Amino acid sequence: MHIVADENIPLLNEFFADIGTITRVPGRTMTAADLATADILLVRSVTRVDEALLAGTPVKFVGTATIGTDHIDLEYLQQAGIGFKSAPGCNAQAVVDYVLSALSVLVDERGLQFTDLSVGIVGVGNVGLLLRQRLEAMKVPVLAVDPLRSEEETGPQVSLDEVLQADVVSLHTPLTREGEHATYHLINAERLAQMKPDACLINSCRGAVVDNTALLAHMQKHRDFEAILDVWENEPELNVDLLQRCLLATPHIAGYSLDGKMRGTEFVYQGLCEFFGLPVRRKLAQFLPEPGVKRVNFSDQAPLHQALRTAIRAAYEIRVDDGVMRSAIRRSDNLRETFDRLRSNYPLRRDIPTLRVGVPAKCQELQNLLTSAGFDVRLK
Ligand SMILES: NC(=O)c1ccc[n+]([C@@H]2O[C@H](COP(=O)([O-])OP(=O)(O)OC[C@H]3O[C@@H](n4cnc5c(N)ncnc54)[C@H](O)[C@@H]3O)[C@@H](O)[C@H]2O)c1
Ligand SMILES: O=C(O)[C@H](O)[C@H](O)COP(=O)(O)O
Repeated sequence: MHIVADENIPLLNEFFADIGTITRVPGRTMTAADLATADILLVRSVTRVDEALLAGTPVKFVGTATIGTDHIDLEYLQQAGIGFKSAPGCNAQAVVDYVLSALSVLVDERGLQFTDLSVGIVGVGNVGLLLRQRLEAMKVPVLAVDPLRSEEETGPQVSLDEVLQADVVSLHTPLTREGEHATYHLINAERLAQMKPDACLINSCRGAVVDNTALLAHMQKHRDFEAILDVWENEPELNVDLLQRCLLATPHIAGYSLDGKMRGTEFVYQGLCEFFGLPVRRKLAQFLPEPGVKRVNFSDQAPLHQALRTAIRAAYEIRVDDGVMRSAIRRSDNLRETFDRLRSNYPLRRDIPTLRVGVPAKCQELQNLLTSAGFDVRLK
């Protein structure tokens, strides 16, 4: 079989070499001509997969190694009888790590503890639910809404209006443009006006869930309002004025842990094997580096919440990604290229549960706190 794949999908050879011949192409600029002899198409989020790309090609199966599917015309695939697999939940842990690191910067900046802030979660699916579990285990008050899921699945819910009253509002919905609960511009000028004047909005789902023009206008008016953005309307373009107003800004890398990216490839491989009736011969564990890549050790003197912030930012330091992005954008004469280059050259990062933390055996409270944030705690 002939497999055409986005060149930024990791472990292509490891998972797919014995299934077919692999041709790697840049995902952003892929065209129907690239698929003239393709049986299988493997993409990430930057390729629009629709009739214009697929009609007249021999493609029988499409896999996207991502959580989001808004770049795929699912209705067309179904009508055309083309098999499909995405990677639900593959990088949920990485996005949660991103939000925890963002919150740790926010509490430092405001001289607070995690437990001083209430966090509103919009969308309680794989990411939102894991975030809720981590925050509640850390004793952070959570307000959540997800009109498409029951409270049995999500835990207690309140209305969106109530969620918008939280100190921090973190968005975890897909981007949808139709239906009663469409999320396109879910956060618009009216909803921003409902939020506290010194609230913080975190968007790590899809850029267009927030009206970026309205957000910039809101922040120009309310100087204490803060935003932490990983995703932008019209990526790979972005509004540089908005970036400059953000507390933290990153180039759509919240889900970019090594674990999350590789897991995305594995999920697609499993779906492809099922579709073509092939045996599943490869497992991610064969290719992932050993856990315990970093170690943080705490003495019994470490103040609890400071220790937690240190551990989170040892696992993932969002300020580094923010600094790299700001300086690259400042020097850039081509924003689109710069944005994509930051993403394809993204450095290795591991999920929090792969980080071993040494804690003195007598510090029960610290052990509990670090475990609640997802760390692999070892007593010493
Ligand atoms: N920045 C990144 O790197 C990154 C990484 C992973 C995922 N994402 C994005 O985050 C989104 C969420 O990921 P997930 O794994 O949790 O997806 P998911 O499908 O598991 O959960 C999304 C949840 O949002 C809910 N929802 C839909 N419309 C809503 C609305 N109007 N109001 C409130 N809730 C609504 C759904 O019912 C669902 O429970 C993905 O669709 C993807 O676009 C971004
Ligand atoms: O939907 C997802 O899984 C994420 O947004 C993913 O991290 C996007 O990464 P990309 O496919 O653009 O490399």
